[in-house]
Amino acid sequence: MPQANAPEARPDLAQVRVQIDGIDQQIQDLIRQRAHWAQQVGKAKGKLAAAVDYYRPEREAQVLRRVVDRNDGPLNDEVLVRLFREIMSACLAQQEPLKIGFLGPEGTHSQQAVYKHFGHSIHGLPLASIEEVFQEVEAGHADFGVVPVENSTQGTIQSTLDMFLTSKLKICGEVELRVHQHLLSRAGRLEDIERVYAHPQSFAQCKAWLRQYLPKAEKIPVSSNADGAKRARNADDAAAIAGISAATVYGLKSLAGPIEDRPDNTTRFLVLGRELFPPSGNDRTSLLVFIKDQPGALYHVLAPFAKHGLSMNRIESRPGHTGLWQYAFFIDITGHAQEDAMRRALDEVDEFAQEVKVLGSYPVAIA
Ligand SMILES: O=C(O)C(=O)C[C@]1(C(=O)O)C=C[C@@H](O)C=C1
Repeated sequence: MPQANAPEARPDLAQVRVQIDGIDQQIQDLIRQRAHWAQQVGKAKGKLAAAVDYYRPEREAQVLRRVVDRNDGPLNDEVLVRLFREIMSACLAQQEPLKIGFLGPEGTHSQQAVYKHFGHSIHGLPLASIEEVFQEVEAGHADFGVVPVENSTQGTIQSTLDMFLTSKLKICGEVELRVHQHLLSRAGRLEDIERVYAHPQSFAQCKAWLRQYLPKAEKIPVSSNADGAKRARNADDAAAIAGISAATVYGLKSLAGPIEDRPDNTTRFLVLGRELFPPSGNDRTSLLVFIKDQPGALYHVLAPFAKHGLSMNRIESRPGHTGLWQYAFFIDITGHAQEDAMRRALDEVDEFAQEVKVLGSYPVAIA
């Protein structure tokens, strides 16, 4: 009988490695077969004009949800999803890599969101502003764009919402990214830091930490954290707040991190495209609703969703740019615009609203 606390027998390292080598060989063979079948899927879709026509976010979401459902450890869902994302990304890139525009420069959290959603087998296009991301996708220079829309600590990124007032682009995905901030500098001592560069959102996310550890340092707002990291390269007494990937890109060291005040600090990004995709089975619909200036207008717009059993995840009002004190409402509802309940609700909303725009129906973010 083994004793309760008997140490586990130590496995023989050489034998364990033989096992791993055998499994690696099987994995490689399976990946080869998968890549072959992904090519057959490409052929089955017929001769399409460009890589963007092969991309199927609803199918990718279904594949990844199955990965999560099957997972019984030891690796967690996020890690497994990342691995399978990369495999699908590589399979798709056999046609041609997708071109993805994002709020640059290199090393931003937006770039991390791009890799989280599309994998690394893509061609990333770092762009100077959120507006430019919209423009490049509209012009067809990028297949998709990725822009931040809200942060769990700081709230909505209003410049992104406002772009939808005039843009024809569709939302075809969402990405949730845990955002960890670091204090980066070229020298290695916290006590030498007299200036800190960061995007205003990042300053707000790290307010308590800065108050405690760098109360006297000058806080200089910049257009992006990566821009701050670039500036911090020039002096020993300067630092920047940015994600750890900016440290590698700009040759800086992390003096402290993570330094965000809330450990669950998360940013949600939207994936912008030019067309709508079919349901994946667990979707969200984003609407832009202009309401009539009459009593109970907002109530009448929201009631049909409740009546048809659809939950509202978010509502946000913005000046509608259609007249003084006229408002547009950004509303997120669980479900897909092609599903019956949502169709019926939207027909009823149409009767009361001045205008309803379906900005997109897309798979709910996975792991
Ligand atoms: O199933 C498809 O439509 C494919 O093109 C294959 C595949 C995959 O590798 O699983 C690749 C790219 C698509 O975005 C979705 C899935």
